This record gives sequence, C-alpha cells and structure tokens, in this order.
Amino acid sequence: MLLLAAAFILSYLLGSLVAGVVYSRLRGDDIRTRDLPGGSGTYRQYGRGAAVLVSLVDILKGALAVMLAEQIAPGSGWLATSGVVLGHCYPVWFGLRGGGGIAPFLGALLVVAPWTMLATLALALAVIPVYRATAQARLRLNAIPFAAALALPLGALIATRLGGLGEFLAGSAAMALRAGHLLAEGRGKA
Ligand SMILES: O=P(O)(O)OC[C@H](O)CO
Repeated sequence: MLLLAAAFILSYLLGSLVAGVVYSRLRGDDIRTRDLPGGSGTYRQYGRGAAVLVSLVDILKGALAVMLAEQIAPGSGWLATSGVVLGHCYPVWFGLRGGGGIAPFLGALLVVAPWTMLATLALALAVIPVYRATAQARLRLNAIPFAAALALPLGALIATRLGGLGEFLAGSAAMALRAGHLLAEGRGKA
C-alpha cells in the first residue's frame, strides 16, 4: 500500500514539472498568461523548435513515471499514468495550472502499450483534418479537444485488444477532468 502511494506521489511530482512552463520561465515569461503550456501552445508562442522540445520532455516524463513506478511497485503503471497526467494538468510546483495531459499520457502508454498508443494517436490525427474541414465552424470547438473526446473512448476499445487498458482508463479519466475544467473556463473554443 505504501509502495503504491509512493509510486503515485512520485509520478504526480514528476508530472508537475510542466516543460512548457519551465521553458517559458527560463525565457523570463509565463506562457500561461496567454496560452496553454503544452506543445501546441508552445508552438504558437515560441515556434516549432521550442514546441518539439517541450513535447519531447513531457512525453519522456510520462514514460519515466511509469518505468519508475513499476520498479517501486510492480503493477502500478495505471496509478503512475494517472499521477503523471494529473501532475501535468494540476502541477503542484506551478499553482495547479498546467496543460491538458496529452503528452505525458502518450509517454506513459508508450512504455506499457506502444501499439495502443500508436493506434489511438493515428486515429486522433486522422480525425483532426476531417473535423476542421467539416464540423469545426459549426461546433466552434478546438480540434484537439474534439479529437481527444472521440479518440479516448475508441482508444479504450483498442486497449482491450492491444493492451494497457488500466493505464488507458486511468489517464483518460485524469484528462477528462482537466478537459472539463478547461472548457468551463472557455478554453478550447475555436
Ligand atoms: O495536453 P498537453 O499539455 O500535453 O499539450 C498537448 C499539445 O498541446 C497538443 O498539441
């Protein structure tokens, strides 16, 4: 029990190191005054190189959280996934205002169920251009939350076949919570 709690807390603390916030602070700025601190917000504010760097670091921390948690308490991958995503979304180091959780979620899945991750990501990426060309003007919702809302339930189905269901559900639940808060704040609107 203690080891499970340690795995969760460690993952949460690691998730709380939100790369986009750290990057912007190093530039003497705080991206959150204008945008979300994930890959797309970083791209809008600082360009492609910064966005790639920030996304990679956030993906890596998701992967690292699951690997460390499995060493501390075998079978705790799902707890680590939920911890690292919650940390990224509600970072204890940065006033509980973080990103949307996609990057650390992908990183965690990459370790436990790479095929589930790749299939779900491919699905989400395929949805985005179709959505932009068809329904976005009507729904006025940003393409990324739309694609996530569609890909997450389908991804859970994929996970029943390709593995990582526990991690998938744990990470999705944390992301759904954050998505609800962001939409309530009026963010994510197109
Ligand atoms: O959900 P985040 O914070 O990992 O950010 C994800 C990217 O912005 C998606 O483009």
